[in-house]
Amino acid sequence: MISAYTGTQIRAAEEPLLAAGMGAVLMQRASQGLANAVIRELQARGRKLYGASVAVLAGKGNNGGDGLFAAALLAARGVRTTAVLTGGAAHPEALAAFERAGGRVHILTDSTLNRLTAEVARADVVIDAVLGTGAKGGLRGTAAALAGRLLYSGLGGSLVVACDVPSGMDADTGEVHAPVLSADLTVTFGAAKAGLLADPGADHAGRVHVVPIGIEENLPWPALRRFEAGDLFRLLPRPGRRSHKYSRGVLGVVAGSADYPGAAVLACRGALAAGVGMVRYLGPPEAAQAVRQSCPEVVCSASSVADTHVQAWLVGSGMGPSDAEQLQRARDAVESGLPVIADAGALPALPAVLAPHVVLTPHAGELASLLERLRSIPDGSAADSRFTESPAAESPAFGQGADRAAVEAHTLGAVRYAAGLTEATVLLKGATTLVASPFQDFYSQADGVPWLASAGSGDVLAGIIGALLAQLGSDVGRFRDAGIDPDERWAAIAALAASLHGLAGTTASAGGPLTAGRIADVLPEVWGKVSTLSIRLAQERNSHPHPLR
Ligand SMILES: NC(=O)C1=CN([C@@H]2O[C@H](COP(=O)(O)OP(=O)(O)OC[C@H]3O[C@@H](n4cnc5c(N)ncnc54)[C@H](OP(=O)(O)O)[C@@H]3O)[C@@H](O)[C@H]2O)[C@@H](O)CC1
Ligand SMILES: Nc1ncnc2c1ncn2[C@@H]1O[C@H](COP(=O)(O)OP(=O)(O)O)[C@@H](O)[C@H]1O
Ligand SMILES: [K+]
Repeated sequence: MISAYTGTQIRAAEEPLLAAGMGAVLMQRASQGLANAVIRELQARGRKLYGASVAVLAGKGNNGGDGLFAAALLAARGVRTTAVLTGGAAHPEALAAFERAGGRVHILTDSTLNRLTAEVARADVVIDAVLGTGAKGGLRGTAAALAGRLLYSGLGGSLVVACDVPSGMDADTGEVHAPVLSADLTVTFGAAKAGLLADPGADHAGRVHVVPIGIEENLPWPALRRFEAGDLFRLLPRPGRRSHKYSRGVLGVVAGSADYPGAAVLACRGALAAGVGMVRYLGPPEAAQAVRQSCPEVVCSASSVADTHVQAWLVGSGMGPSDAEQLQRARDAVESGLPVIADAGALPALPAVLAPHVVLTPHAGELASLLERLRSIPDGSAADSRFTESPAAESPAFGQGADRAAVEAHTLGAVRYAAGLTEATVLLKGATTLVASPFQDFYSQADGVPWLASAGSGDVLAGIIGALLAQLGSDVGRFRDAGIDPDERWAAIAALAASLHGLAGTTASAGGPLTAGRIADVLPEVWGKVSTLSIRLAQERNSHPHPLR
C-alpha cells in the first residue's frame, strides 16, 4: 500500500527534526536522493555523466535549495550544470555549494528571459526546483513566463524532473495553477504528497519516486492511500472448500431499461467476472431478455426488492428519469440497509443523506450535478460538521455551484465534499479514480489506461464493485487484519474494485482500443495473476532502494 500525505502533514512531520537542528541533514538527504535519481535517468538513457547537461530552475526557498545542492552533487560528477535563479535570491549555503562545484549561475530577469529559455531548452535534464510545499499559488512573474515559454516552444528531448512537486501544483490537493512544467519524474521527499496522486496534479507529476529523509516515524494517518497488487492478493476473496453459491454472496442488479438494455448486460458481466456466487437481475422485459441471452448464469425476474434475497445491490446503470419502476427499486434497495453501489441514473433519485455502505460512483459530470442538487436542498445542513471546515467546503469552486470543469480541477476536494454531504462512500471515476469514505479514509487508484474511457466501461466497474460488496461486505475481520477500520471497509472495497477494473482494462487493451465487454472477459485471468504480480512487484521493490510508498 502506498501512503500519501498533504504537504502540510509533511511539514509538520519535519518540524521536530528542524527544532532539533537537523534541517541541513534533511536537505542533504533530499538533494542526494534527487541527484541519484537524475544519475539513474541519464544512465538509463545510455548517457555518460561527463558531458551531460543539467539546468536547475531554482526558487529562493528550500525547494530551490534542494535543487541547487543536487546540482552541486551532479557537477562534482562531471555534469555540466546551469542554475537559473527565478526569485532573484537563492538558499545561501546551497548556492555557495553549487558555485564551489563549478556550476554556472544566471539570474532570471525580463532581459535574460529569452536567452535563458533557449539555454534551459537545450539541457538534457531540467530540474524544476522553483516551488515546493511552501508555495502559495502558482508561478509568478518571469518564472511563470519562463515556464510558459518552455511549454509553448517545447522542451525538445529534455527530461523534466520535479523537485518534491511540480512547481505550481498544490501538494495538498493536486490543484494546478498554470503554467506548470509537466514532469517525466517527480522525486518527492519524506513520503508521496497527496496532490501527486490526484488529478489534475497527477497529470503533471510523471512517475513518482519517494526519497526517505528520516521523517517517516513522525507521519500521521495518511491523507490518501493506494492499493498495490500485494493488497489485492491479501484482500480479495477466495472461496473456501465448503463454500456454496449463497455463502459466496449474491448480488441483486437493478440496472438497464428498455432504452439501455446493454448497461444491464455489462453490469451483470462485470459482477459475474468478479467472483460473485450468483446474480439476480430485476428489470423490464427488454433488458431481462438481453441479460438472459448474454449471461445465462443470471437469474432474471420482475420481482420487487423486498422479495429478493441478496447480500448487496447494484442500482442505476443504464436507467433514466422516466424508468419509474426501476428507480423505485433503487430506492427500495437503499432502504433495505444492505450494501449498495449506486451508479448513473440512480444518483439523482436517491435521498440526499445516505450511509457509508452506499457507494456512489459518479464521473466528474455526474458529481457536479450531485453537488448542485445537494446545494439546492434548502436544508443544506446535510453536511456533517466535520467537513464544513474542509478546504472544499470553503472553496469558491463549490460554494458558488459546481460544474464538470470545477470538479476536474479540484477532484480531491470535490469527492471529499460529496462524501461529507451525503455521508455515503463516493467513488469519482477518471484517469485517477478517487474514493472518499465519509469518515477519514481516501483512496486513489490509477491502474488503468486511457482506452478505458469507452462506453459501458463504467457499467462493468459497477458490476465489479457490486460483486465485491456482496462477497466482502460482512467480512469485517479481513479488513481489521489488514489495518483498515471495519467502518471504512466500503471505501476499501470500492478502491479494490477500481484497481481490478484498471488492471483488467490495461490487459484488455494491450496497447490498443478495447470494448467494455472485454474488461469483464479478461478479469478472471487478471484476478488469477494478482498473486504473481504481487510477488514480481515485491521483487522489483527490493531491487529499487526507494520505492513509492
Ligand atoms: N523544511 C525542511 O527543512 C526541508 C524542506 N525541504 C524542501 O523544502 C521545500 C519547502 O521549502 P520552503 O518552505 O522554503 O518553501 P518553497 O516551496 O521553497 O517555497 C517558498 C519560497 O517561495 C516563495 N514563494 C511562495 N509562493 C510563491 C509563488 N507563488 N511564486 C513565487 N515565489 C513564491 C516564497 O517567498 P515569499 O512569497 O514568501 O516571499 C519562499 O521564498 C520542500 O518542498 C522541499 O523541497 C526538503 O529539503 C526537506 C527538508
Ligand atoms: N483517461 C482515462 N484513463 C483511465 N481510465 C479512465 C479514463 N477515463 C475514464 N476511465 C475509466 O473508465 C470508466 C468510465 O466510466 P463511465 O464514465 O461511467 O463510462 P460509461 O458511463 O460509458 O460506462 C471509469 O472506470 C473510469 O475511471
Ligand atoms: K518544485
